[in-house]
Formats: sequence, C-alpha cells, structure tokens
Amino acid sequence: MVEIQNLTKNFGQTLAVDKVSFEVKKGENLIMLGTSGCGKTTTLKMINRLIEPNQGEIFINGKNINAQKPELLRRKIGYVMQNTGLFPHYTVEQNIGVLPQLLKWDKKITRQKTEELLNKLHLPEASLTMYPNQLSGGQQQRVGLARALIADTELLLMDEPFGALDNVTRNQIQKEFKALPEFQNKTIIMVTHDVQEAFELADRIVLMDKGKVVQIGTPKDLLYRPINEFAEQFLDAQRLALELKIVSLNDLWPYLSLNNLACTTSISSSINVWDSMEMIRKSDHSCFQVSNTKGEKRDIDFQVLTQAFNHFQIAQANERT
Ligand SMILES: Nc1ncnc2c1ncn2[C@@H]1O[C@H](COP(=O)(O)OP(=O)(O)OP(=O)(O)O)[C@@H](O)[C@H]1O
Repeated sequence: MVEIQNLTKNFGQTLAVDKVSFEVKKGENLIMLGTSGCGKTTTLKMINRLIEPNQGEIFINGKNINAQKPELLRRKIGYVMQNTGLFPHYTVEQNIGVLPQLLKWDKKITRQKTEELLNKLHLPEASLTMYPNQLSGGQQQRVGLARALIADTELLLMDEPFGALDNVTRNQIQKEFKALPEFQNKTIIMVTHDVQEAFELADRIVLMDKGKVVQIGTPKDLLYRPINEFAEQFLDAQRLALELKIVSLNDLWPYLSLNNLACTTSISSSINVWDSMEMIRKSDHSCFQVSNTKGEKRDIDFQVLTQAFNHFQIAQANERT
C-alpha cells in the first residue's frame, strides 16, 4: 500500500534521512524504531508531505504522493502527532472535529462519531467541552487518537503516540488501542524509540540508525536473526522480556508433551510465554492443557513451561552461531 523509495532529506549539513526504502502492505502495522535523532519522524512527515524530501519518492496505492496537493493528501491520512499536537484553545470536541469540518461533514454525523470514539477510547462524555490543559496526559493522548481515527482513513501515521506517559498508563493505552477494530483494519506506520512498544504492536519493524535503515523484519527476525552488531545490541538489554512476549506456545511445541498432569482448563497455543506464565501464576489451576490449530494437545505447568522455554532459547542460540 505504501512504497518508499530512496528517500533522502538534508537539513543544512545534517543528513537526517539517507536513502531510506521500505514497503508497507495493506493492513500491516509497521513500526520505525531507533535511537533519538535517527530520522524516524522526518521519514514519517515526508509520507504526509509535512516535510519534502531532497530525493526519493513515495507511492500510496501506486500513486505518487506528489501528484496531489499536500492538504488534500493529508485529509486521507490519519496522523497522531508527537506530544499530541492538540490545539490548546479548542475544546476536545473541536479538536476531534478539525478534519470532519474540513471535509464538510454534517454536524450530527461528526457529533455521533465523536461520541462513539470517546466511548471506545474510554474518555468521559463530559470531556467534550473541556480544553486539553484540563485533561491528564493519558486523556490528551486518547483525544489525539480520536482525532486521527475520526475520518476512518485507510492509512494512519503515528509519531510516538504513547510517549510522555508513565509505564502503567502507556501499557494500558497500548493494550486498549491494540484491541480496537481500527488497529486491526488499518495500515499503520508508527514511530517509537521504545523497543517493548515496537514488539508489542508491530507486524514488522524498520530499525534505523543515523538516517539509514539497518534492518527490516518481524520482531522475531530482529531478535533471532539480527543483521549486524548494532541490531543485536539495540535489543540486548531487553532480550529476555522481548522473548517472553514474542515466543508463543506454538514455538515451544517441539519441547512440550502430554505429561498426564490431568489439567482441566484448556488454552490456545497462540498465547505467548509471558501471558501463559501469568495465567499459571494467577489461576487456581497449577496446569493448563494447550491445544493447537491441528487439534493436538500438550500439558503445561510452570516447570514444564520454563524448561521448554530454555530448550527453545538454546536451540535459537545454536542456530545463530
Ligand atoms: N527542522 C529541522 N531542522 C534542522 N534539523 C532537523 C530538523 N528536523 C530534524 N532535524 C535533525 O534531523 C535529524 C533527524 O531528526 P528526527 O526528528 O527525524 O529524528 P527521530 O529519529 O524522529 O528522533 P526523536 O525520536 O528524538 O524524535 C536530527 O539530527 C535532527 O536534529
């Protein structure tokens, strides 16, 4: 759906983006990840022509974005700005209604959609008449999301949408956002420097450094098949937490068996290791029966799970060396 070819941007002597190319498929969530200043925001802003490149081209659904006026292009692309970018002198309702007003929507429809979004994003209806400075940081980020979602565009650009929030609020909003049908249906290009967030939300990740693309791949590709030392080191500090999140019981299948643990509760093998450990820890059941899509069954308890995970890690490490 989006093709980025050889994109380059200089700000004076600074080469902010250096021959960046990647593609985003329809419905995909692609996350640009990298250290501060590596060119993520500049790349994102070239997609909706807030910044014009020095070189390179961008196509959306096969059409060169230069073929239309920037303001018309932007009406077709949802955009969540860094630090929310809400207008301080507009109420929540007016902030969310900016694009519908430009698109000359019927006011009743705008109101109805705004209320639907407030509901979905867990914002109180009373916030409609409030100004951004009367809301918490988390609520402001939710309003920023509502503003980007209201026109139901096929493509959504998000620049650190959950930045500047404490960890608990950030995790909560990420989870809620991930559960929204909008998250499932749309093509999303998102910028973050938070590795955990990238692994939580990405189908694929574009890892950047000093204006260049270092590696493009799934979270598993980056973790288990890093292309160079930079890619490996970028994830190293959080490797275990990331593994627990992206390794599923399906991945552990070869190391699991029917242990006659007499487990009564059944769970799906698509669950990740972290969530299954949490389920075991929190539940009254000390074990679970796991079923995969082929109808095969395995038993897990905490010990079986940790042993299988260890075996999986060793196999992956052996593959890398
Ligand atoms: N308008 C500008 N004028 C001059 N230099 C700029 C401008 N915008 C960005 N830069 C520079 O371009 C480089 C890339 O910046 P960019 O904001 O794209 O990085 P980033 O990866 O998004 O960083 P962050 O995560 O901190 O937002 C940086 O060196 C930055 O200082």
